[in-house]
Amino acid sequence: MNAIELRNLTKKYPLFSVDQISLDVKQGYITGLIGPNGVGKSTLIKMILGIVRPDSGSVKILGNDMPAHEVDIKQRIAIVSDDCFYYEHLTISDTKKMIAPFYKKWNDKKFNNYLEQFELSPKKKIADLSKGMKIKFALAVALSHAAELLIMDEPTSGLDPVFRRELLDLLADMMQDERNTIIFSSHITTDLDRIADYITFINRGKIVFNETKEEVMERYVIVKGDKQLLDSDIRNHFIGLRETAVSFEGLVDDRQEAERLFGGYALLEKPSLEDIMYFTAKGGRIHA
Ligand SMILES: Nc1ncnc2c1ncn2[C@@H]1O[C@H](COP(=O)(O)OP(=O)(O)OP(=O)(O)O)[C@@H](O)[C@H]1O
Repeated sequence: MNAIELRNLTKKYPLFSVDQISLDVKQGYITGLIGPNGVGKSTLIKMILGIVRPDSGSVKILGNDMPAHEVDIKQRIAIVSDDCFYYEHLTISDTKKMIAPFYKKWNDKKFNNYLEQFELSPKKKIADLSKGMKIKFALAVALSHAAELLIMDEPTSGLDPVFRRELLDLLADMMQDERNTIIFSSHITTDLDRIADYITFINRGKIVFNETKEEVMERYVIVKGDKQLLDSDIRNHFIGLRETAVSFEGLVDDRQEAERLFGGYALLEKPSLEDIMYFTAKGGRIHA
């Protein structure tokens, strides 16, 4: 079962487009959405949530079509982002009073416990919250209405390392219920290395891959060696290459092919998600 199904989702801005994206986000897992700056991650998330209207294509969330079933869907999902969707002049406490009645499964006791745990004063105005505090507040709201699908846009970027770890633990807790799903966009790929089951890589408005983290790690390989090994034929096998006067380092998306080409003559290493993102952005090739 898929928590989110996107079909041919397209949005054209004057200088950028998200182009015909089709994507299944598996229910019961954490999916990490990665990609360099400005490749369309937020646009994609905003289209999923109905904040940005797609030019064409369809969005299904928890089995229901958006935007036709938006009100029902919004009961069951939560968004965590530092893009604040609340009234800046209200306090946390007033904001809670305004939003809680909307949710059928709202749990006030849980909400107050999270405020305490996250050290958020109910008297603080939304406008006075730091980026990290906004994330914490959005997370307290998300966890207090029993959301089955948590959509997080760059949730860790404004957070200190201590709370980042705490957040990852909270997410792991939420995943104890196997119906729950999280989609999590981040530049901080080490966070995703730690908790994501699936990785969706988006580059220049297109999906590069959507696979389990294990599949990604098995397929891709970093090759390091002497520059003399490179000729134009060999270069074509690389998604991205970094060269010095004497050596090279590059990413190949077929480990067996790399072993056949370089076996014994170059060093083959397991890449990190950051390596995959870096070389893909550098190489600019779409490799499926
Ligand atoms: N309302 C808009 N009008 C015109 N262009 C837009 C609009 N919103 C976003 N864009 C453009 O779309 C592109 C993708 O932006 P988006 O915010 O989706 O990227 P992103 O992958 O989330 O980036 P980042 O990681 O830096 O947050 C950018 O070039 C941005 O300038």
